[in-house]
Amino acid sequence: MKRIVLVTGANSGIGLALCERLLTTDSEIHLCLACRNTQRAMAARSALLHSHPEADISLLKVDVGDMNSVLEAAKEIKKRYSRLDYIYLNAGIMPNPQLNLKVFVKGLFSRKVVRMFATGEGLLTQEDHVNANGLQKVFATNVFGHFILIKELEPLLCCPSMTSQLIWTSSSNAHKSAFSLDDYQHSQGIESYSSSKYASDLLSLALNRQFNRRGLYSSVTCPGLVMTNLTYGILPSFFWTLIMPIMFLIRFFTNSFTLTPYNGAEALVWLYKQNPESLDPRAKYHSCTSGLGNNYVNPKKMDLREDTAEAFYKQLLELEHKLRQKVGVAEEAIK
Ligand SMILES: NC(=O)C1=CN([C@@H]2O[C@H](COP(=O)(O)OP(=O)(O)OC[C@H]3O[C@@H](n4cnc5c(N)ncnc54)[C@H](OP(=O)(O)O)[C@@H]3O)[C@@H](O)[C@H]2O)C=CC1
Ligand SMILES: CC(C)=CCC[C@@H](C)[C@H]1CC[C@H]2C3=C(CC[C@]12C)[C@@]1(C)CCC(=O)C[C@@H]1CC3
Repeated sequence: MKRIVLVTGANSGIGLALCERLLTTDSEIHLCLACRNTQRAMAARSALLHSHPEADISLLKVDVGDMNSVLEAAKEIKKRYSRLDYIYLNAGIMPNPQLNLKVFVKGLFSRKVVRMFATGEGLLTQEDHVNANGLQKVFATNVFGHFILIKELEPLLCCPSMTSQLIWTSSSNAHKSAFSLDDYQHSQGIESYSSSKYASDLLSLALNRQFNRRGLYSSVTCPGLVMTNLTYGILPSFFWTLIMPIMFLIRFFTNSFTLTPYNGAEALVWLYKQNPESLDPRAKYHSCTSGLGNNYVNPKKMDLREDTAEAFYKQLLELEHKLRQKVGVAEEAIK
């Protein structure tokens, strides 16, 4: 039986490289590219078919930052499939990133220099906004839209006598210090990206507690530092090209400079091949590249508390309930 794999944010960067690698790993899959922009999704499909002419690839339009779009997309998925084997929750944004040069220069001369390069801790701030649903955009895209998608697709993910996997593209930039249960959307702070990634780690832990007994498993990955549209938003591509020799040098000190989307997808592909029951729900699976360019996966324990994960999950359920009522009222008004 063909495995059905849905990837959000599949049209570029790590998502696209993941699709390419999954098709090479397993020719017997149906790949569904879940993207917000149809033209970019069609271009990605063409590129994938160019290297894998026999591949079975479909497109699904979804803006994970927009609750109505997620609900519509989930309806469409339920029409198309009776089960889902994998969902890669990969789409993500880091809007208006600013690099704090002062912290960077100070970090260069501190004992924490390797950690700074590996996690970007304290180096980046973002400017977030409120979206049409009244949610913080980064939270809505990186966390909540995916949460709603999972909730909507529960019947396809929790099927008797089979297991399904949720695989999140989290980050080494997920810091506990950026997240607060009192402001889980991070409307007050300037590290919305870091907060959202920590939130996805918490959510994954809570999902395992909720759904493992029904055959649904969730894991988080970190792709390392990868050159994609997201990083080209931090510094322009010509600058990254200019400092590439330095980055290859840094690779000898930290294995997190994976640099290419192919390398960054290592942990995501590795998880595809694992028995989900053997995975550690508290581990983050890091894609790593050694100084000599060899790829491998390194699981690291996450700094998460079970009670925080449960409290956050409860808050998400409450927010879901509130928004569903709003959407319902709006639909009634249109009728
Ligand atoms: N690059 C890096 O160093 C790291 C990246 N990550 C994470 O990896 C993931 C992939 O990012 P990356 O490949 O780097 O960057 P890209 O910008 O190349 O990819 C992001 C993908 O997400 C899609 N996307 C963004 N917003 C939405 C939305 N509202 N609805 C649907 N799709 C959306 C983008 O679509 P579109 O083309 O239409 O914008 C794009 O396909 C992200 O979650 C990111 O946080 C984690 C650690 C490091
Ligand atoms: C010499 C050199 C490599 C300079 C670049 C300095 C910074 C721009 C980077 C150092 C560590 C990087 C990093 C990220 C972005 C760019 C840096 C801050 C991420 C935050 C990008 C998105 C992620 O999810 C994690 C990355 C961690 C490391």
